[in-house]
Amino acid sequence: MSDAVPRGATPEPPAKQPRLTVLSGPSGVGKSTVVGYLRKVHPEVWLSVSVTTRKPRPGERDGVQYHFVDDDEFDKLVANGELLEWAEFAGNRYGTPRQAVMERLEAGGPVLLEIDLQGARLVRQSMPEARLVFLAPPSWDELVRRLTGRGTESPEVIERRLAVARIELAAESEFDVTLVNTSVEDVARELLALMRDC
Ligand SMILES: Nc1ncnc2c1ncn2[C@@H]1O[C@H](COP(=O)(O)OP(=O)(O)OP(=O)(O)O)[C@@H](O)[C@H]1O
Ligand SMILES: Nc1nc2c(ncn2[C@@H]2O[C@H](COP(=O)(O)O)[C@@H](O)[C@H]2O)c(=O)[nH]1
Repeated sequence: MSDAVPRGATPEPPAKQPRLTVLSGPSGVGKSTVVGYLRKVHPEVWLSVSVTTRKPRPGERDGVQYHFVDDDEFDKLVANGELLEWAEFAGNRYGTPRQAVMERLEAGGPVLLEIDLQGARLVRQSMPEARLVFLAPPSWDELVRRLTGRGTESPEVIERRLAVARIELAAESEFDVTLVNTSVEDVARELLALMRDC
């Protein structure tokens, strides 16, 4: 059968590819805050829940912010190829469960990952069609204020995360888009528009 469009008929627009959007940026810039706000306003936004060896912070629940696992469990996930990507970040390991993401993409739904720079680079290699979004702070001082003000990390861990932040900020040009987190509402709106533009 011919695929030609009959004369006079309006051609169908090409089917849009389900898009994988990766949100990265230095620790404390506000990634979780932006994603949390976005999902409150748009509960249909699908976010991958990562696996981590980090201990839960007060208020964090297993299966909600993260799947919290021990080192042995994480080793098994890696060995069994169950992680789409994983990285060590400031002394803990974090990874994206492969199956849930692939099922969602195969079902035609957009996917959002909130992961670090190393993970973003791995996703770029394995899924070059992914859109990489960098969340930047309005200034270095504001980043330090936010990370310190969150009050969830010891001074040593804050120093460690800020050292990584300098490396992450230097990698901004590797990303497709930069959003500056001055206003949570504005950034959430811009991120949603990017996710829908696929
Ligand atoms: N636009 C903003 N203006 C002022 N404060 C903000 C803004 N966005 C986030 N914050 C605050 O900054 C702190 C860090 O935010 P958040 O925990 O979301 O960062 P993160 O990027 O997810 O960090 P991490 O990578 O360490 O998990 C929080 O206390 C949050 O309330
Ligand atoms: N490479 C990955 N990085 C991840 C993943 N999930 C979260 N993260 C990133 O880790 C740091 C620290 O997170 P925190 O919750 O301890 O503050 C931050 O940059 C997250 O985006 C993942 O699955 N893979």
